[in-house]
Amino acid sequence: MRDPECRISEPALNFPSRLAALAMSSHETDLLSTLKWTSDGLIPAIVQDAESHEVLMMAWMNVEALRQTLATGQTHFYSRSRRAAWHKGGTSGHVQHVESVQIDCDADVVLIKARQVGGACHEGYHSCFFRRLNPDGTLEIIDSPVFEKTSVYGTQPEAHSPTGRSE
Ligand SMILES: N=c1c2ncn([C@@H]3O[C@H](COP(=O)(O)OP(=O)(O)OP(=O)(O)O)[C@@H](O)[C@H]3O)c2ncn1[C@@H]1O[C@H](COP(=O)(O)O)[C@@H](O)[C@H]1O
Ligand SMILES: [Mg+2]
Ligand SMILES: [Zn+2]
Repeated sequence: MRDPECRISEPALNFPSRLAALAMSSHETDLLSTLKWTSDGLIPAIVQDAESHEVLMMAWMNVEALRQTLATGQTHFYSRSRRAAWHKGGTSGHVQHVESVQIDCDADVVLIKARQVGGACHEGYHSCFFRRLNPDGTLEIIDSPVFEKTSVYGTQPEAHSPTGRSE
């Protein structure tokens, strides 16, 4: 039977605080050398909603981004297109509070479970995966926006249309 005293005596630190303790330690050095980085020094990071388990987005991290993620408890990435470090939510306020970090079997993918503020996707959706492929090859929008993208990000040049068709 569980002794309630044991739970009371558990450290009061929550997980993100314990992650911060990992930052700059030898354990962090071990982690960074265990991970298999691409030749460009990147690793793919999948972000999953800690409560609903919905996959929110995928982006790339370099060593500095992973360090910043561990140190601050909020996700940081490296944007290949912008060639710059990227604190998710730095512009929009739609930050991701890290609950846990997992590594896959061969240490070449990072899985982050996080609590999302606002929406993860700069297109205005909770998840970047708001389109489903239908058997006829069309892409169907299967979710509703959770924020109005132009009021959050302004008018940005579009790399693609959310329907997947050039318009
Ligand atoms: N906010 C986002 C954003 N949120 C989620 N994502 C997803 O993250 C993925 C990777 O982002 P990037 O395109 O920057 O990464 P990349 O390294 O160029 O990767 P590729 O697209 O080349 O595969 C995108 O494909 C999106 O699916 C975003 N991609 C870009 N942004 C931009 O980031 C800027 C800052 O936004 P906030 O961080 O929300 O403040 C704004 O200019 C946004 O338009
Ligand atoms: Mg891109
Ligand atoms: Zn997106």
